[in-house]
Formats: sequence, structure tokens, C-alpha cells
Amino acid sequence: MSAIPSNESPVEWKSWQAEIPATLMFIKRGGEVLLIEKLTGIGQGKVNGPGGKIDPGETAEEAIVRECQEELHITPKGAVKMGELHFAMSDIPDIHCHVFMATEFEGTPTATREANPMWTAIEAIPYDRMWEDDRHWLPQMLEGQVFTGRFQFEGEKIVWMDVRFGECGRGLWYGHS
Ligand SMILES: Nc1nc2c([nH]c(=O)n2[C@H]2C[C@H](O)[C@@H](COP(=O)(O)OP(=O)(O)OP(=O)(O)O)O2)c(=O)[nH]1
Repeated sequence: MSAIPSNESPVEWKSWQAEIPATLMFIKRGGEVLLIEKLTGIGQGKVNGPGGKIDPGETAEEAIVRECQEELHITPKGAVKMGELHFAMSDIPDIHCHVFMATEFEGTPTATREANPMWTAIEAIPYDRMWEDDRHWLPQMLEGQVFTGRFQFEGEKIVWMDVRFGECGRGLWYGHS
């Protein structure tokens, strides 16, 4: 567990509900992970995994497959849910993101208007070009740890965070999901 700073969060997390449900995918191949340079949407210009908002009526699993197809023309196979991210934001709607990992996919990662694919050595992941929270969970997740993270942002800066490994979901804090 880690927290910066170690004070109480001003967010009432117990009743907190995100406005936007979203997904992320990290595909591993040997010592590399498939990242994207994100060209549209929230986090445009950053490096991230493929992903995006869950459409009404879709499950998170359906949404992440659709987003990988749209953004990179690939279909991940055997995706495993690894984590949940809860983002209380200051200037954009709050986000609840389901994070997946896979080792297999069909198709060839292809640049689209939404994303440029980047096979990246895990030890060379460019955290300075990514959302500030990613360095607090992505390294552990890529080693196979499931996790749940809560982050409060002011603009693009984290002002409070709590990341726990070993379990995935809100039940970790409140005994329900
Ligand atoms: N790694 C990481 N990803 C984040 C953070 N915050 C955040 O929204 N994301 C991800 C979750 C989603 O994959 C993506 C936001 O969704 P999006 O704007 O790309 O959605 P979309 O593809 O449906 O876009 P659009 O059609 O609505 O423009 O950004 C973060 O702090 N770290």
C-alpha cells in the first residue's frame, strides 16, 4: 500500500460513483508490452494502454475487445481482469476504469486515427509521458499482481492516493463491490 500524502481523502469514497466507466488493456509479449500514443479522447497526447469508455449495455470485457479493435485493429484473446482504478477528477468527470492484461491477440497492431502502437520494453516504459498514477500500479500489475487504486487528481496532479495489491474491487474497502 502507498499513499501521498498520508492524510484523509476529502473524497467521500464510500458513496463515490464515477460518471464514466472505462477500460484499459496491456498486452504482454516476452519482455515487452503493447502501449499506444493516444491521439484522441481523455489523455490525448499521453502514452497509455489501448482502451476507452464502456458503451451503454456493454460489459467491460466486450468494451475492451471493441476498443482494441477500433484503436489498433487487433483482438485480444483470454483477457484477464487485473485491476480497478477509481479516479476522482477536478476538471473532467470521475472515471472508474477496469484494467485487463492479455498475452495473446489476433491481428497486427496498426496505427489508426486514435492510436499509434508502441511495443515497449517493460524496463523502458516511459512513465514521464503517462498519467501520473500509472507508475504506482503498472509495474506490479505487469508482474502479475491484481490491484485496486483510488486517486484524487487536481488537474493532472495526484493530491491523494491509495493503492492496494492482492485484491481487485471496492469490496476491499467497504465489504461490498
Ligand atoms: N493509464 C491510465 N489511463 C487512464 C487514466 N485516466 C483515464 O481516463 N485513463 C484511460 C481510461 C480510458 O482508457 C481512457 C479514457 O477514455 P477515452 O476518452 O479514450 O474514451 P474513448 O476511446 O471512448 O473516447 P471518445 O470516443 O469518447 O473520445 O483513458 C489514468 O490515470 N491512467
